[in-house]
Amino acid sequence: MREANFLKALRGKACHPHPAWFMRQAGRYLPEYRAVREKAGSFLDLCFSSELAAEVTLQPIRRYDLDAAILFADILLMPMVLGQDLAFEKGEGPRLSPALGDSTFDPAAARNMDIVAPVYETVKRVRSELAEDKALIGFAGAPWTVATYMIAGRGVKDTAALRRFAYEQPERFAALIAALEDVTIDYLCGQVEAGADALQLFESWASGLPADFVRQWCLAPAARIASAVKKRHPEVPVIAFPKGAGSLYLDFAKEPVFDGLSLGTEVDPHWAKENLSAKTLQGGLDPLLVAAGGEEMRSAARRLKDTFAGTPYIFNLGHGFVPDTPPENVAELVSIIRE
Ligand SMILES: Cc1c2[nH]c(c1CCC(=O)O)Cc1[nH]c(c(CCC(=O)O)c1C)Cc1[nH]c(c(CCC(=O)O)c1C)Cc1[nH]c(c(C)c1CCC(=O)O)C2
Repeated sequence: MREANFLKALRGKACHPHPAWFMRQAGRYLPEYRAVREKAGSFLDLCFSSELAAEVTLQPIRRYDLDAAILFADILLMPMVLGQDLAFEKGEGPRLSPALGDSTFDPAAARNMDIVAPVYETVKRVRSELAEDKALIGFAGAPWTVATYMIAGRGVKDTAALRRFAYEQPERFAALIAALEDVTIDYLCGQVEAGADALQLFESWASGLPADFVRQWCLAPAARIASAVKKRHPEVPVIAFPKGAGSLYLDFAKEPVFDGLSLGTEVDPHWAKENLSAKTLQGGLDPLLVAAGGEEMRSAARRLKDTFAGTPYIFNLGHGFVPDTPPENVAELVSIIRE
């Protein structure tokens, strides 16, 4: 069995060239994704159709020969498991109802894990079609990030109202985070049992928070989830992505249960290399450089490669591709990574 370079890097081995995958590698910038998405109907229909979700998971691997596929699903499936209705309205982003912030909705009352059974089927299908030297990444949202959507009932521009909810209703907030931890542990174990080779926890909203809040409500829940999953599956590597955590990345780097740390666009790669090298590092390239393309993209990608040369770095972005990214820019980026 040939182990994927992506997994070797997560176990601490420097690879040349750096293994690469991209956040939102399956998505609207790809014409073949848009075609399948149209056939599926809604975005959620696509997430719950194992056959079509497996197809879009594999599309970027076929087109760019990347080192890892990421399961096609969404972090907002966990609120559905906890009993909220989810809808994506065109151009408006996600809507979750009832929103916790303005209802008495109890997230511990009506749990239904059966909703995500099709996702495990997607994992099985993808793993059976993927070459053995390619890895399949499973994922979930970290509890705080998922909670932000559950409390507001939609995406927000900042977390002011959500922190206020946490401070004004601490018991409800703690119960929400605990309920999310519970279902996320089950969900990630289900993905591993179906064939996921590694896991990533997306904490997209670690920015703008007090340090103690990050330690208590971002780091600790993510670490408890990773430990519980590793208790059942000791071999599975886990990457944390505390986007916008700033100097608190240092705390994540000290947490033994994480194997990798994904860097947001704002993290200085040199600082990361000096200070976070206890972990395999991943990411950091501004996705807008790939939307723009040209010399700015080429030179930034080469600098990132050079900074992490000789370390177990995994090439990726600091956040997901934007929908109007030209696919040919992605092809050029991949050829630079492989130079
Ligand atoms: C916050 C968050 C979400 N979802 C996710 C996050 C964490 C990462 C981040 O910060 O971006 C994670 C996610 N969402 C999706 C994936 C699949 C794998 C991949 O990255 O290719 C992953 C890993 C598909 C998706 N999830 C979504 C799309 C676009 C859906 C479409 O086809 O219209 C995709 C491909 C929808 C989504 N999903 C979410 C929002 C706010 C939206 C709407 C915004 C938008 O339209 O871009 C929640």
